[in-house]
Amino acid sequence: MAASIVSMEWVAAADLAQARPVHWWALASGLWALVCFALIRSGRTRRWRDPAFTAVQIGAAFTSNAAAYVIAGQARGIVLPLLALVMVFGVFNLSERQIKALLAYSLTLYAVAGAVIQWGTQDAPAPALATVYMLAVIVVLTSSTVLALRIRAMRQLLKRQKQELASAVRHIHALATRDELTGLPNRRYMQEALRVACLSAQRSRRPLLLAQLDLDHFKQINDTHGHAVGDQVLKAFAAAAQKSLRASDVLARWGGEEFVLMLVDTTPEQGRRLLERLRAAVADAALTLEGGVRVAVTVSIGVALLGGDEACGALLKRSDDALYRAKRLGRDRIACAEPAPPVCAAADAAACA
Ligand SMILES: Nc1nc2c(ncn2[C@@H]2O[C@H](COP(=O)(O)OP(=O)(O)OP(=O)(O)O)[C@@H](O)[C@H]2O)c(=O)[nH]1
Repeated sequence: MAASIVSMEWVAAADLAQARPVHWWALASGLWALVCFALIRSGRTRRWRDPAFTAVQIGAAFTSNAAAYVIAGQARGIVLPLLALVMVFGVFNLSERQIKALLAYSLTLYAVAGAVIQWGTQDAPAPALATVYMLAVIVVLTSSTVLALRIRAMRQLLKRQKQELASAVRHIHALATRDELTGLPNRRYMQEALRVACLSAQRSRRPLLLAQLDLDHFKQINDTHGHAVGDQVLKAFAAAAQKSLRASDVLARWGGEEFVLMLVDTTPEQGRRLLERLRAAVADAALTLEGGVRVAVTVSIGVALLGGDEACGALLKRSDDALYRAKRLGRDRIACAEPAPPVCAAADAAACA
């Protein structure tokens, strides 16, 4: 807009157009630009569907341009290159329908402007030149509209591809971190979550419990009812177990019929109560599967409390040892791991002295 005003004032100063209408036009166009600037910068338009009210601004720019075309006298040719720019500003915010509507509006506007010049002014160009001007207006407007539509379509395509890429990344992340059968976090996810949780628990000196859960005689379930029913049992167990957990607890499928449960900020007493509830719930309620098949399942659990300086791998090993003790003692029970040995006991005693 500033470029148009400077150009038009230059034209008036060079006596190529009448000064008075050019000054009024410059004042009106300048005021409109200031109003738009103030509205947008003040944040008043932030809640509008299009805070830059692009369609209105472009419509106004076409109107101002057509008025300049009428009053620019012998210099009216300078208006045409500026016309090419107007539509391009709308590429990012306008819909296809709005772009087409603006093309229709601007063509009508220039038809009216051409008629006003021809029949309402004294400096009308020769009919041949007027026709050339009109043709130039039509070419400039339609080609800038086609360009705007093309850029818009490319932008839409890029936006769609970006969304598809984001959804593919989410899907890949889910595949990499979730167990497909049960929907639980998988072993890879749990290993990382456990590493972070161990460091955090040791830094904050808050208790962290790790439990390993293994369905008892699962092979028999598979052998008796078939692998598909075995799968359903795993899914039903995962869903039932999750119901008795808090949001901060993480239950993961470790592999086969083995699960690992991480209980953050949980004392051994609290953990023991929770695990006992879970064990009893599994034992008491035979899992009802799709098709009404009822399968009785029990679970053995080994649980360990993280030691002050214990490594994650050592914690896993102790809970695993406890699980095998639970199995050896007759299954369907919880076994607690021996406390973590103090750091000095694991290292060279002489070096710790
Ligand atoms: N249906 C199904 N079975 C699985 C899956 N992963 C492992 N299994 C089966 O789980 C069974 C595990 O058998 P075992 O390791 O002998 O353990 P178990 O029969 O539960 O015996 P205990 O653990 O000693 O009580 C095997 O038959 C595996 O084929 C799975 O994703 N789906």
